[in-house]
Amino acid sequence: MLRLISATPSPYARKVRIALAEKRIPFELVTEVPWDSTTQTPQYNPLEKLPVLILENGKSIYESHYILEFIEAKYTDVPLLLPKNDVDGALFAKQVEVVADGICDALVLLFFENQREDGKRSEEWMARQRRKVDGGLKALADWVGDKQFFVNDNFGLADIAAGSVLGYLKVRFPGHPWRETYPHLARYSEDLEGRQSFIDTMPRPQKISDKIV
Ligand SMILES: N[C@@H](CCC(=O)N[C@@H](CS(=O)(=O)O)C(=O)NCC(=O)O)C(=O)O
Repeated sequence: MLRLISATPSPYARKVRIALAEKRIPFELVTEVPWDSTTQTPQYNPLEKLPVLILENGKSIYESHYILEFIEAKYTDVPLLLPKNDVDGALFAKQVEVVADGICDALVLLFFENQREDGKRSEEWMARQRRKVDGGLKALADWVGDKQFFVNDNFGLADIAAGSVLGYLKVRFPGHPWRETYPHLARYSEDLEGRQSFIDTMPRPQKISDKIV
């Protein structure tokens, strides 16, 4: 059986968990803290990051966007890039994933910069990351408008990526005003959180034991 190394708050791992659930692919969930010395990630990923998808033959697949590409190519029953002949739609969905993942990257950098001791946090660095988050959210809001899904009125890759980062914001940055700023995006996110694959993968904080920064 497939095994997925995941972490409870991870928006990247949530993308993969949602895709596997939507495609009804059975897998074993292995939950851990990638920031602690106990992590398994170095055994499977030279970049020492999760998510990691471990195949039945022991091969490991990593980087969430690549894992989703792998799953989409190998498990074609429930396509997440719809409709199959819409190249521009598929490319746009991947662009939405680029922006969603980029917002996640900036949020992770912000989260750990905030963990630095007083006097050691760089305000310039945090302002730079906040700009990326805000610029990315504006792009997502502009693109989704008042639609239910990003591409062709079908749930797919773009919604998995955008839904995951919006869910991560709620858990890690509950004070961020994105829902007031973008009410359509807030409604879009609430609608997605009603899907069973989202309900079953709600992010939760994790306790990090090791000193990271
Ligand atoms: N680009 C990667 C990012 C994955 C990532 O940063 N994962 C974090 C965990 S989480 O932020 O998603 O919770 C990690 O393993 N970090 C450990 C490390 O960077 O050493 C992806 O899309 O999979």
